[in-house]
Amino acid sequence: MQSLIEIRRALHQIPELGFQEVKTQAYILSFLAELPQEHLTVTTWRTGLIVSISGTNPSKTIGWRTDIDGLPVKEETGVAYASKHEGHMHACGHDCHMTVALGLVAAFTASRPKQNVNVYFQPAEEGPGGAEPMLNWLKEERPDLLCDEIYALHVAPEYPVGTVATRPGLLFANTSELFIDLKGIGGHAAYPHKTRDMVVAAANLLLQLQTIVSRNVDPMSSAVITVGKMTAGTVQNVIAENARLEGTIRTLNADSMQEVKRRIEAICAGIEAAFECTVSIDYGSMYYEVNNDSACAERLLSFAKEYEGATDYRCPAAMTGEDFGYFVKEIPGAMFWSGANCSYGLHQSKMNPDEKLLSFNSEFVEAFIRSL
Ligand SMILES: CC(=O)N[C@@H](CCC[C@H](N)C(=O)O)C(=O)O
Repeated sequence: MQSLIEIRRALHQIPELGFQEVKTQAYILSFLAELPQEHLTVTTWRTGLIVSISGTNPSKTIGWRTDIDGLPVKEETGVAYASKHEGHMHACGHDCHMTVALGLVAAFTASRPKQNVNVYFQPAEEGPGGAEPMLNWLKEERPDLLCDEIYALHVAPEYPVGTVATRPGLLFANTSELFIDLKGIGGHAAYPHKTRDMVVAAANLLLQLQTIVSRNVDPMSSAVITVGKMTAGTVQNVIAENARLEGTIRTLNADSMQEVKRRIEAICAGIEAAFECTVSIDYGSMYYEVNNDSACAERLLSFAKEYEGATDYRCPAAMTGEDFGYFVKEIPGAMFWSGANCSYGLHQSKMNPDEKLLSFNSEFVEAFIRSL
């Protein structure tokens, strides 16, 4: 069998965007084919899969979830095993998450757990969201593949390897993508009065959007509006007819999400009037917040407290989004941040987690699931 580091490096080289994880799925299937098959069942769903291991004396089914997609980020780590998919990278650590999950499956096929275990390899966490449709399919078509309790981890570059950081209740924000298209009148750079310039309109819109958090959201509450991509125009001496802003909204509850969206719509209406253009808004996909089940989060924290090499940390909530929120909305469970000891953060082109996290987490999660 390949080592965990070899698995991670192989997966690291083939990052694929949401619902395009074809090579990733094939790699996982070929890895699973090498394992003892007697107590293993593999079910594919779109580009994801569900791996079931039957327990020796089960009273319940424990779920473990990993995400499998990469990001449209150009890798700059300089490592020999860098992404072979130009412009795409596992910049959110999903290569590590998958490796931990595969290590877990290998351990459980070598020595079966007491409980049944389902490992969910879920596509499209970065977008457009795979958890909700996967769960809907499970509920409608394969309720036998659901579980009674579910857990997951996410690498955290800022913590040392061995850190298990989580909290009961809200861990991650609810999110909504944000796509705004502006359409005006293009024309010659020398005749601005005959056009409706969408570079200028988009620049104004961008700045006004940033007033929502500072001027509309209660300072005792929290929200984020990030525009990560802005495009407009075609060439330096043609006034732009079109512009597009792509971003994301984060809040800690559904009501403040509604309020932020109400303000975005009002500001867009103002831009239409001020710049005599049309502005259309598309909220893309939305993720339910990650609300850890209190008992499950406490179970993880107290297990980590006793586990050699682990440091339990009751961390604050974060504005990251995670469609694992849909799993814990329906099934009691918890997610934790797992230390990855790296000076570059998530979604950065130089993010390169410390590979010691692979064996630590495979063993930690295996022992935790065996304890349930
Ligand atoms: C853990 C993490 O980084 N998750 C992503 C989820 C993105 C959801 C969606 N595409 C959005 O941008 O709203 C994150 O950016 O937090």
